[in-house]
Amino acid sequence: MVLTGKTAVVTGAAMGIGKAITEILLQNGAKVVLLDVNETAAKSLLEDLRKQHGQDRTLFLSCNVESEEQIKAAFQKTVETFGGIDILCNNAGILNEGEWEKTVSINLLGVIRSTYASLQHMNKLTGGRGGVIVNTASMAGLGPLLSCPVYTATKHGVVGFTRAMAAASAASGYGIRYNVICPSFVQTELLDNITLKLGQFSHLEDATQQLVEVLGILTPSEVAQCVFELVTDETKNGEALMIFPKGKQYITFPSMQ
Ligand SMILES: NC(=O)c1ccc[n+]([C@@H]2O[C@H](COP(=O)([O-])OP(=O)(O)OC[C@H]3O[C@@H](n4cnc5c(N)ncnc54)[C@H](O)[C@@H]3O)[C@@H](O)[C@H]2O)c1
Ligand SMILES: CCCCC[C@H](O)CC\C=C/C=C/C=C/[C@@H](O)[C@@H](O)CCCC(=O)O
Repeated sequence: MVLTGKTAVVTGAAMGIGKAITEILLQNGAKVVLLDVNETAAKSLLEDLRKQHGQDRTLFLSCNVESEEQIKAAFQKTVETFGGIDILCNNAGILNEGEWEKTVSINLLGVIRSTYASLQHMNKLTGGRGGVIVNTASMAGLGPLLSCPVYTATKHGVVGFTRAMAAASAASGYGIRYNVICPSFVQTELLDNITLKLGQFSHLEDATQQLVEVLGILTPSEVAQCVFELVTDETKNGEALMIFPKGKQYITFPSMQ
């Protein structure tokens, strides 16, 4: 996929990995709609991006992925402004084992809400142009992270949902590719105040810290480069790409046949 002239929507775009995804898509010619709840960070980023890429290739819309209504409104505004949606990066996510229902609502249900709301605009069977969706899971979506069981569950859910949507799309003729990234630790604010975020499992912070020492820390840009690969390589559908500082690996799952 050539990105020039394409329209992308990125959730959780104001900071961290979402900001890096936004930047690499803009650098490669796409128009990008930034969705986030952090208006201050988003508007500051938007000002910088417009200085670099011009006034007419970006749009920020305040959108909480916990709200189907806000997601649908954001997608409608995107289509009205840029004519359609070609790329969707469902990236918004939190770590909060104390408020675990909120974690589920954002990390898993938010991805489902956004994916389903995008269908009416992207699905070739309903007048869409087709395209690609890349969801942000985690290495914790491939194996259990003992200090955050609910976060782990949400990310396992994102991996499974993405792979099922990829198969459904291929079988139905939607013309949409679905892929998921599974990064290890990335230097963003998600890793701040970890003790508080682990809630009843904060006593296991040291075990997780040992994992950080083993795996190392990625930069958001390294992760965004992998998203770019999944967006542009039109052979990729149903892929789970594990990303860690020493490299990356496309995951092979057990065959059920
Ligand atoms: N940082 C890591 O170690 C790491 C590793 C693997 C995967 N991830 C995943 O990457 C994604 C991005 O996280 P990050 O590390 O960049 O963290 P971050 O906190 O820097 O950025 C998250 C962004 O999402 C936004 N957001 C939060 N809740 C939202 C909501 N309800 N609706 C819309 N936007 C919302 C925040 O405002 C923020 O801009 C998350 O899904 C996270 O689980 C992070
Ligand atoms: C508390 C920080 C949470 C950060 C969550 C981010 O999504 C980053 C997750 C990064 C790495 C996750 C690793 C998961 C590993 C599992 O596969 C587990 O099986 C590894 C077990 C290792 C061990 O037992 O030593």
